[in-house]
Amino acid sequence: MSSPYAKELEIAQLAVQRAAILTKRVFHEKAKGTVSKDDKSPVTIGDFGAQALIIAALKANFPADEIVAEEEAAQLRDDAPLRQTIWDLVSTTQLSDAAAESALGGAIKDEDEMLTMIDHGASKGGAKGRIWAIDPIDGTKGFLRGGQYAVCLALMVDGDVKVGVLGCPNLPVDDAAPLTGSMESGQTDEGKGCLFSGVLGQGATSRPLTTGSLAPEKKIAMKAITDIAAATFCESVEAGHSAHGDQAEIAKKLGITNPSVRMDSQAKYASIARGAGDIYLRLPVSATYQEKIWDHAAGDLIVREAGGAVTDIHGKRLDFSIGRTLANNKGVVAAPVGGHPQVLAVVQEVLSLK
Ligand SMILES: Nc1ncnc2c1ncn2[C@@H]1O[C@H](COP(=O)(O)O)[C@@H](OP(=O)(O)O)[C@H]1O
Ligand SMILES: [Mg+2]
Ligand SMILES: [Mg+2]
Ligand SMILES: [Mg+2]
Repeated sequence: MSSPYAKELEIAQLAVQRAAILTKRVFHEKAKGTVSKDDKSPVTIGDFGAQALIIAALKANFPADEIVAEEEAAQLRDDAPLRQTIWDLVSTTQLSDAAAESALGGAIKDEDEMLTMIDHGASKGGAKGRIWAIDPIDGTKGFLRGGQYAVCLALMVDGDVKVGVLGCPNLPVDDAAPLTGSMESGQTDEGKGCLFSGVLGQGATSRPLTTGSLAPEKKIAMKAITDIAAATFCESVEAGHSAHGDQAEIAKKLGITNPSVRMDSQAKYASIARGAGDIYLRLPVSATYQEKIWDHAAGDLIVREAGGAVTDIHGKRLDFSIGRTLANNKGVVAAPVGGHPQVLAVVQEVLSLK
């Protein structure tokens, strides 16, 4: 008998791998087609195209499942040139392996169907049933500057994350490679591109990202912390996404002297899960911002399955069961299980929560 969620894992990995072909094409071949969303954050033709391809694969394989995805098609409905550019990409992006491509259920028919697919991601989320969370490009700002970004997909069942997949085209294949925040644009893709997965109770893995069938996988595990002062911690590049000042103070109180590694996207979760870094801190900058479930679902599971603990600043597990946002949580503190209590204590001391 196959393990629980074997099919979901297989389809999710292939869908992320196919979407990453599209995002890499956008990066290398095209003007990125950046447009501004209502909240002034950037979105590119890559975000829309990747979301359409992932949702098409999910709809073909799991038609009854709900989907929470970051982007919506409204802007494309009244912008024919933008829509056409995305369609050109979506209609010509395939896995190079015919069996893998056919497992994803075949091509999207036309532009209209592409818009419909994108809008299938409008579920409100919640605590009941099977719901996928998609971030087609997480770290859009990193993507645009040639830094880290991630194609993110997770399956929640009754509010609990069961399967998580992160495609990180710009992370080194080598799990042991030293952690650096940015990859200069213009560098080659050689040695880069990693697909991370986790299934609840089954551990976490990494494998090279390919353009066809899945490459062989390796188990990954966080580094056990023996001396927290020797830890490496990761944080967002964007100062508007987490509180760099508080994070620096926490690191200092923990005796950490290594400079923080700043990288965009859930590549931070993947990097600590594979033991390339140790701690990920995302302390709130604003009292009102609610973290989005698609920015955390896959990374949360992969880190926990690799031997980590992930909580908010109050020490609560991230709660994916209340809708499209983590409305019951504030910030993120991720560290190896053994070191997490010590890190959390200092987080709370610095934020005056105790
Ligand atoms: N004020 C804020 N606080 C925290 N996260 C924010 C934020 N504004 C936007 N974000 C989220 O930060 C994500 C990127 O995280 P990071 O800084 O770790 O790369 C963005 O994802 P997208 O790039 O998918 O839009 C966006 O959802
Ligand atoms: Mg965005
Ligand atoms: Mg995101
Ligand atoms: Mg995004």
